[in-house]
Amino acid sequence: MHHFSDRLNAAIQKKKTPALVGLDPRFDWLPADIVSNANRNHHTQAEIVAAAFEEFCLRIIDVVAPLVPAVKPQAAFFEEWGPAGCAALQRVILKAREAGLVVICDAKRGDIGSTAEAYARGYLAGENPDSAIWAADCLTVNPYLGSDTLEPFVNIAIERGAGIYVLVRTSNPGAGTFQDRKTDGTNLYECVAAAVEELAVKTKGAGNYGSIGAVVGATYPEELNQLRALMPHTPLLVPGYGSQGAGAGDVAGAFDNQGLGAIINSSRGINFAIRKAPYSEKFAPQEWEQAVEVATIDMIADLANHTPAGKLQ
Ligand SMILES: O=C(O)c1cc(=O)[nH]c(=O)n1[C@@H]1O[C@H](COP(=O)(O)O)[C@@H](O)[C@H]1O
Repeated sequence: MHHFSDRLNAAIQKKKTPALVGLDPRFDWLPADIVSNANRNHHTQAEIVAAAFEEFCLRIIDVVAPLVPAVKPQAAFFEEWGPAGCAALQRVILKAREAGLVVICDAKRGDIGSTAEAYARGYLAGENPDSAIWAADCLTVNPYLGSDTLEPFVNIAIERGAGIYVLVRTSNPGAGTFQDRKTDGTNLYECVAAAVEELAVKTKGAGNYGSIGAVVGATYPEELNQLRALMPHTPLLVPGYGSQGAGAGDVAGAFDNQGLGAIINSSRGINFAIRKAPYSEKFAPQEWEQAVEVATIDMIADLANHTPAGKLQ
């Protein structure tokens, strides 16, 4: 199957959940055995951190691949460590794809059209992992430079069966400073939403959704409900569940009545489940993978019990 949203929806229906696991490694929080393996086998700080991030993410992938449709590696944590970090990210993406997961690379790229085309060619492998160095199915994209800068991403997404998620209304505390600015009674994020919906319609697959999606934070449920209505053909990537304080009730409005149309991300809440109750009480530190597994299963049940995603079960 070539089309991004159709592939993603098939994966969501197969796994019966819209839960998305973010891969956001932080060195200070890594399990002790992973840190000592990396120290034993590498010498420079960058190589040690990169090797530890890779092992950590690959072990998470092994745990969550049978449970969820997709993962979202956060490029920033890897890029911080230069070439060693980037090589680790590249292998993590490939391994996730080999494990049958849809991979959304979270690098929030965006630039003038001709430069954006290079980003699109580099990241958007789409259906065939061999068609781009970064081998991702999908990329997060910043639309601030204007609609023409989205075009190269759209064209390459269509060609390769890839997707993008455009930042529309983000989850952070300062999201409103620019995104809520009004001109002629319309918020900036509503203008972006209208442009994204147009692209979603243009790229619609066999199902209801386009390959061009939107990032909408779970931490602003009112805006999320409004945007679901404004963008009926736009698949949503919804971050903010868990560590940023949003719960299943806050994301219920992101779905259509079949339980499709949105994927809900949790990064720290899954990656570092072992650091917080109830998992820190149930599991010893070295049992962190069991904590990852149970936290993922709990998130899946929470979404199934409190949102239309329950229809997928
Ligand atoms: O594009 C994103 O995924 C994103 C957009 C947004 O509005 N807010 C947001 O938190 N994110 C990302 O989602 C992840 C959130 O992680 P947790 O808060 O740990 O679940 C980080 O990688 C963020 O960069």
